[in-house]
Amino acid sequence: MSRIQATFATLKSQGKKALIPYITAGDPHPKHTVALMHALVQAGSDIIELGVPFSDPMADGPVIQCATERALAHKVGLINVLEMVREFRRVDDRTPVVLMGYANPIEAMGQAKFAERACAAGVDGVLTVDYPPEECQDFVQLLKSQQLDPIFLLSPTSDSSRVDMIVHQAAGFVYYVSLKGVTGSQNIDIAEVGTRVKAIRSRTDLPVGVGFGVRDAATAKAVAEIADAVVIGSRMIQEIENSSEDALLSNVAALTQSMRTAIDDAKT
Ligand SMILES: O=P(O)(O)OC[C@@H](O)[C@@H](O)c1c[nH]c2ccccc12
Repeated sequence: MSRIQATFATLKSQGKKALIPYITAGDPHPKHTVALMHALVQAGSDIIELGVPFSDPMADGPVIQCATERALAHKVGLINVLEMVREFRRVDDRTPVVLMGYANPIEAMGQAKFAERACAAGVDGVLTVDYPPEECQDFVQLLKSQQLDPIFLLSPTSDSSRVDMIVHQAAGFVYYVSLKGVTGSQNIDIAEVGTRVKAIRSRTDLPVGVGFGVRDAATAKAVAEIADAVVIGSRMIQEIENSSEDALLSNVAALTQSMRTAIDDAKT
């Protein structure tokens, strides 16, 4: 059983939903990333989505674009991110880490080499925004051969045949993007998301996570009532951006705890 599967199985047996914070590796400075990951776990996160900085992050809104720029200013690339995961794993052998990123850095390293190195570093899942699921069967096989779960995005525009094609390749969980737009958007329509998540569930047994537009505790709670996992990105990044170095870990922990409490309050 993969770490991601084990995490969802444990949560299910406890009647709980997963909290998945997103942070960009190397933001605000590479020296903070591993400490931030541990702080996120201690404050109640179940899985960490770790962004690989890339110069052209086309699915990201301004908040995460700026985080990417801060990380790139410190020259953080894929190799450094894998090193951070390796360091995190020396202390935490339980919490799954999903790498979120774009195809280009993976292509530069080579898909096979990437899969090997990611597995060796202790990565659990890989979400690549711009590999179309129709065209990445080989990559999916490479990931699976290294016990890495391919995480795919489903969106409001995915029709049922596309959902079927994607869940067939996916492992660990699937990520439903709550709205048409970029990360950090607002105005998530909970009723609409609920309908879509139900439709996805009727086609797969994989857990369904929901992200894009979860910025406050009330929304996190509402999403936890309809999905298996709640992803929180831009709001986390804003907390990082607005914190002094001294308050960084405690502020991020406080935000995480408030989201954890809200998610545990959800009626499921
Ligand atoms: O920032 P938001 O609106 O909370 O959405 C989550 C998101 O940030 C995170 O999962 C993510 C960051 N970059 C992405 C690119 C594509 C899909 C997902 C992501």
